[in-house]
Amino acid sequence: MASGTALIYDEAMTRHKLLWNDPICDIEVPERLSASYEQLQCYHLVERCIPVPAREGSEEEILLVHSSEHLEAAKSTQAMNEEELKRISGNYDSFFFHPNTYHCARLAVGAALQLVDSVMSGKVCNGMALVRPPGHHSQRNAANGFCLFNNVAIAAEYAKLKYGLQRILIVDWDVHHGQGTQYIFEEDPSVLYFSWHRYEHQEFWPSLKESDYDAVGLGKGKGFNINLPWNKVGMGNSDYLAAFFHVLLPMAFEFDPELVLVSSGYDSGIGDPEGQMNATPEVFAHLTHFLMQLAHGKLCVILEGGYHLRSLSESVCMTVRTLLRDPLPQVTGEMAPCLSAIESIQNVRAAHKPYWKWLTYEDTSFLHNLSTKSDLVKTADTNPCRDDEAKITDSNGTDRIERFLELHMKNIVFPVPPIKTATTELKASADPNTFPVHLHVVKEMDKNELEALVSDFHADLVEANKTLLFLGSTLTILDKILKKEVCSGIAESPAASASVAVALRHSLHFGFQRVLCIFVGDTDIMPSTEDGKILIIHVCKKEQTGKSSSKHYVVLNWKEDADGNDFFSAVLGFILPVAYSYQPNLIIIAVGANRSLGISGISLIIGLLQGLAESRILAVIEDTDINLMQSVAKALAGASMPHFGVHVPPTQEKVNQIKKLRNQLQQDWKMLQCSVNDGI
Ligand SMILES: CC(O)(O)CCCCCNCCCN
Ligand SMILES: [Zn+2]
Repeated sequence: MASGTALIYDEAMTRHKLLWNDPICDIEVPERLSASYEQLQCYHLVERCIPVPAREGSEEEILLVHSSEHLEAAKSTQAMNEEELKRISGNYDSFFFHPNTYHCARLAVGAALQLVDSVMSGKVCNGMALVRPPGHHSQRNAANGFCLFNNVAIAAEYAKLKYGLQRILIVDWDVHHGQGTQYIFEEDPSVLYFSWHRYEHQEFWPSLKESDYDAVGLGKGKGFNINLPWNKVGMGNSDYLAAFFHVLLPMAFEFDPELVLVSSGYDSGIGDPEGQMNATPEVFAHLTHFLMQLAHGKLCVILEGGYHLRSLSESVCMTVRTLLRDPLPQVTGEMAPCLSAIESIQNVRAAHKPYWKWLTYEDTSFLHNLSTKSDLVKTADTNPCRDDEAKITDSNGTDRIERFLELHMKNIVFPVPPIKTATTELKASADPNTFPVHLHVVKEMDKNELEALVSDFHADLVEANKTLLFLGSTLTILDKILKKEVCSGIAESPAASASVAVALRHSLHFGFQRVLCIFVGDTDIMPSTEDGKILIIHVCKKEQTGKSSSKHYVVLNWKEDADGNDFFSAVLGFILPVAYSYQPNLIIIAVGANRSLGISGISLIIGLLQGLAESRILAVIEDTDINLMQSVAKALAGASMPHFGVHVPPTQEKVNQIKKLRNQLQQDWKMLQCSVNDGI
């Protein structure tokens, strides 16, 4: 399993610059690249990456996407004087040429291809390329929106050709619609393109009808183009996370890509003059983390936009830190998407319903059927999504943004230690090569220390001291996590329920305010959760007699489908949104007897929840299936997810159960909201 993160940066790409006065293009400055790189150095992140040199993309590689006319026109600009450069620039919407532009654009293409080669060859697991000029607006025959060659589109075509890939996901989180990329792949089912973008009912540039949610792709490509328009500014962290939980991730997991490319624009971040959004840098760590659970972690992040230098730089650093598998900082802000975001999410889900199995089973309907979309345009009020925060991003607020970000980044807690997983004597740990990840083996707590710990406030939970012994490994590991000596840990236990009960009480006694416990399998002990300090999600086979779900105790009846993993939609559409709404300080994943989930379902939960609680996860495993232990160890150690095997959609009755729970709990856990029809 490959490891390591590539970083591609070449100072030569700073030599493309605007030579005349143009208020539209003057934000695309060389300092975007140098400031980002300097911030990476400042956080000592450059030295932790594997440096990979840029190279010039060849003409042949550029012709994978662009016409020879476009290539020749671009090439001819190298010898032009300023007046000629200005004239040819006028042929395009929002583009400027400099004598170095052509060379820089070839380096940007080559950097993207170098990144693809580094990942596909296994030299690294993932990486980031800091490039300019950007690419996602450029089209077969035209430069557009600061873009000359479509770096990411060429990278996708290159990967298909050289590595025979058949499923590539492009995630475009830049705040502008990458119409160039859409045009290039709209009939191509081998490339799934997802873009969210400021739209304001077609008011915002490039103001295209085909940027709306109903542009789902053409011909064989239908269903493989996903547009999520933001019809208001001021979108924040919870809106972006909801878009991933309820739109992108279910489709991405069903698509099961072999490689993930990110058109990584940070103008969707707070303070950006173009985006006017409110999402803060740490949200990009979470978005990156989710994408690392796909394609065995093969992820290439390629820079697009981002025009507020400090916001851009901090977001770039958050991305690289996550690629390096550092634990994620807690995401800030109220976990509740705004109404406009939910409307857009609902509409894009409805538009894609005919093309995706997981959606076919979900209950989704258009907010307004297409004929009345014009009403939406009339009713569009231009107020930002959240008035209060939006003030931070008013135009003359640049210095206020600096101050805001200065303070915000100071308050961000970077978890220590970097992901380290502890375990006590696991049967299998004797054989290191069965545990492909480094496990930090800790010695058991000694008996009298244990007795002291247990007797003073767990006595009621522990019968005769026969149960005392197995408590040891759970409490030993938990203590290491609570004391931040390790990030996560695995404890074996012959009675998961009892271990979990003691671990929960111990954590609260230690002072944790919110502990999320996901219990898979049958259990009888369920500690009281009424004070909200514990949230239990109990995944079990059979109906729990007399236990109906409530805000802090959710019962999920799930018997996994025999021939495949149908648990995706429960994790992505339910467990993840509830967990992010709750914002736990500690997560306990317990696997009891007769677990009703496959190993991949359990690994998926761990992999996706690892962004929470600063990656503090305690796994308590009763089922000593060696494959389970191995998968849990890999997931906890941040190794990328195992292959999930065939993806089967859940049965209608399972979906109905999720829908019922979502309706019951979406007022409490607002990240569950994905449609306005349910009378929010
Ligand atoms: C890579 C990127 O998506 O960030 C480029 C954005 C270009 C914005 C052009 N604005 C033109 C406004 C015309 N009234
Ligand atoms: Zn942009």
